Amino acid sequence: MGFDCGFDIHPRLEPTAANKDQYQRFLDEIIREYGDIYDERGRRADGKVLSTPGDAGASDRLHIRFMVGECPQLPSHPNGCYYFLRFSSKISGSLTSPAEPYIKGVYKTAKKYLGSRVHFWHEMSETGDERQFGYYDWQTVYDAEKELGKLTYPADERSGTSSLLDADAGRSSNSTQCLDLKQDSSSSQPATSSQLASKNGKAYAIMPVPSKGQGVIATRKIHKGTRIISEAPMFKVPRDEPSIQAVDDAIIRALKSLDRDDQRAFFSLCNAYGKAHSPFLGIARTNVLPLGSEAREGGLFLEASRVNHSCRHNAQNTWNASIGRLTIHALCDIEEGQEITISYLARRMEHSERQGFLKAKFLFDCSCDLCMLPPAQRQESDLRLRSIQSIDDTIGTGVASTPNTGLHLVRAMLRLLEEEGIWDAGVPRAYYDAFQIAVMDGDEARAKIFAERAYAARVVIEGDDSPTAARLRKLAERPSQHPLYQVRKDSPQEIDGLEFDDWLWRETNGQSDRSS
Ligand SMILES: C[S@@+](CC[C@H](N)C(=O)[O-])C[C@H]1O[C@@H](n2cnc3c(N)ncnc32)[C@H](O)[C@@H]1O
Repeated sequence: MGFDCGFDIHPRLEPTAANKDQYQRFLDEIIREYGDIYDERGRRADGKVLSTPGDAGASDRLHIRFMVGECPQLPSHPNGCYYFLRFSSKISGSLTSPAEPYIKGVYKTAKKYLGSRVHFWHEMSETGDERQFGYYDWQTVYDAEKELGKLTYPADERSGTSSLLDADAGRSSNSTQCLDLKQDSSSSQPATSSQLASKNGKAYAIMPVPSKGQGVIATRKIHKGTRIISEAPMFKVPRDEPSIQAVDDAIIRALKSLDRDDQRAFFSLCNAYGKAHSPFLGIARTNVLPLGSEAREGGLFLEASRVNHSCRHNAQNTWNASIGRLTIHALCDIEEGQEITISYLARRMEHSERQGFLKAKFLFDCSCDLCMLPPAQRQESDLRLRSIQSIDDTIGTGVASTPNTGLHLVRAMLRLLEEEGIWDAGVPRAYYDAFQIAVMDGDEARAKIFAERAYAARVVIEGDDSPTAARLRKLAERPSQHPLYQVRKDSPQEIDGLEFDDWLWRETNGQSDRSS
């Protein structure tokens, strides 16, 4: 939790010539006022407060961003004035507190140029308490951001060198044309994520998410199993290295080998640790993603590292060694406008353990759907998670006394995973457990089906080019290739006449089949 602070523009600034002119004056003053301000509590390592499209290496041409708190932002060009609905940030907490004076300062300037349509939130708070509310719901604000992402500005068409912040860029152009112009695909200017979303077919945009800094939002419906992100690491960082100095040195070495744009991009990543570490280590610890469960290195990514956490995540990150890239796949259908989330947890954890882990390692209090369940439902969820863990342990240690018991446990675990809304790697792992039980029992018919299911579930979360998926495909074709395979004991004819699922899981009318 925490308090937000901000102002809304209502009614919206229609993109008339007069409004655009006024908006440009507003921008000019913001840049004059804040362009040379440095704040050591800010988000950038060099402390510079304003991030503008004119900055070399700027990855966002659509916004002027204040690199404090949750990075409140404004459309960087007068043609985008209609989409300027809100300027805000969370302001409580060590990472977000520096934002408040800037928001108040920008509010004053906005009031000066945009007048009575500028409303600081406390003017709208009916209750008088510290929770403040804007004119718009967040969905309207996100929708406006999305629409802004579809706009192109005159500078995009002209050359790869002009800055959007040229005072003349907006004024000298034919404004009615500008709104309709599509971006020149040969432009050498970097595009924002949202521009790329439409240009390169990406299904997401990186944008501010309340109380989380930046995040990744679906810009269209994404179907289960879709590869949303496939990204090579900017560089790798040692994991489990006890010497902080050694990690710092490794990052500095890696940074030196990057060009200036990539170095700046690194420093624009979130640093949850503030002054607790050097900026190198702080950024790395906040953003590094594992390159495989056994890997001794993690990777830093410009886009994948922007994906926030949810304990009920809708996407899965995996290191795909076959293509040397980190992939993020949709675990379920994700609707347009929904945030794409992964899990930062190293294993399944109950509520209080999750909260403690996320606070200690990533310095935030998780308020995802699962963590916000009413206490009774949260207890039920914890109970299911405990049961899943206990079954997993039992199967993992080979304690299941017979193949029947083993399969029944796996089936129970799959049901619990489904009830809990978990579609992650636990699903293919469970099918693989069932496969192993069948293989060790010489049961080729069931082994084949379980391997097929493990393969299909693995493809959803990793794609069919992952090494694990490839191995499962081979096992599904010939289960007997597995080293644990034994000569079969029961004949496939035994399946005749039985319900398929009951046969598969060795259950008859819900009772154990005790034939073996
Ligand atoms: C890898 S970064 C994710 C991207 C980041 N939000 C940004 O602005 O670039 C991890 C940091 O994001 C924030 N974060 C991630 N998930 C969050 C969540 N569910 N709630 C609040 N903050 C979150 C925390 O500050 C965390 O340390």
